[in-house]
Amino acid sequence: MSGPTPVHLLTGFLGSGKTTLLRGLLTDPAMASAAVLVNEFGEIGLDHELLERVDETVVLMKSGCVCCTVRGELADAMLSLHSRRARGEVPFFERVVIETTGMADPYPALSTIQSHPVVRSHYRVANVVTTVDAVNAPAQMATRLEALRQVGAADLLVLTKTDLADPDGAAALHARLAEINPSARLIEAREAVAEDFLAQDAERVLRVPAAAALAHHGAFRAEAPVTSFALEIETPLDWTAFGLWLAMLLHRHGEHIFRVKGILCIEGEERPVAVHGVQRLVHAPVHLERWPDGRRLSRIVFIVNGLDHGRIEASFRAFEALSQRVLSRQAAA
Ligand SMILES: Nc1nc2c(ncn2[C@@H]2O[C@H](COP(=O)(O)OP(=O)(O)OP(=O)(O)O)[C@@H](O)[C@H]2O)c(=O)[nH]1
Repeated sequence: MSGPTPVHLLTGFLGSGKTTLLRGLLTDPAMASAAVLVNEFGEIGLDHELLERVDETVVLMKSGCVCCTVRGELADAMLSLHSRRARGEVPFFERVVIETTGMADPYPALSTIQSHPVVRSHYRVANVVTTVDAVNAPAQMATRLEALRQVGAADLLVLTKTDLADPDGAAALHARLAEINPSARLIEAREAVAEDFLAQDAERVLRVPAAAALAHHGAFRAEAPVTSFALEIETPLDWTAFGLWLAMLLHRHGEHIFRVKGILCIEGEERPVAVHGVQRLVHAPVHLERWPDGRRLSRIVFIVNGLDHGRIEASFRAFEALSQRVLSRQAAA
């Protein structure tokens, strides 16, 4: 192919619907020849599994650092994809989508693509697409600078979860987004089609507002560090007990729980079940087609702000023990 390969940077705060949007768009023939780089924060990367497209053109980059998109690793992954395509070792791709971590400031990834001496000769930024969670974004943009920077960098803003949001808040959210980024196009996720995503701006200049220019949009506190941990559970879970525990946890601590994401092994279910929590919102569980790595166990990732990991794990273990007792009593009856 001639000329640098277009890159679409897909960003948006934790749990705002990046993977869901991308999974839908990848089924469109116009996106069939896209390679995907997923940069995920957390001990266990689950997003590539949740995308449900598994081949060599889906690459998971795990980020050890919550705030940055590992510049070196991104450049290495992009250059490796480029040379493997040239050698015919991966299916041909004519564009790349980079899904950033929900905590990422988009600037490091953009500047890597635009300034890295080798990367920029093979790739160019086509556009920045930012998902905005209609339920949680107002609070997130008020306290997290990353959320504002993601909105500020966008060419296209995709509003997700409008089906769950209070319609009375919609006008205020639209006005807020237009104030932060007046030049971005705004569409709703349920109307999004591949053409919206693929719209390109060949003359695109790097447009990420400086932190200082955004400061008046929120009241950013010196927050406790955002950290991640994971639970792996070998015993099949009782769905009712787990759902109750998760709902109680998010109800009590949702303000400090940015994300819960799990692939669960549920008692009596053959297939894995994906479960998602975002702040106080628990989403409907979804069955997945296959077990990651073929291993039948539950894996749950938590991304929290100033919450003690040990306390969450202890609370989960107490619930688990209780539900096991109930299950064995039911089996004995
Ligand atoms: N009802 C509803 N749920 C949505 C919508 N978009 C996303 N979700 C749900 O929101 C949850 C999180 O979606 P993801 O696509 O995993 O979000 P993400 O931005 O990729 O998450 P991270 O990678 O953890 O930052 C899932 O349960 C989705 O099904 C939407 O428009 N409406």
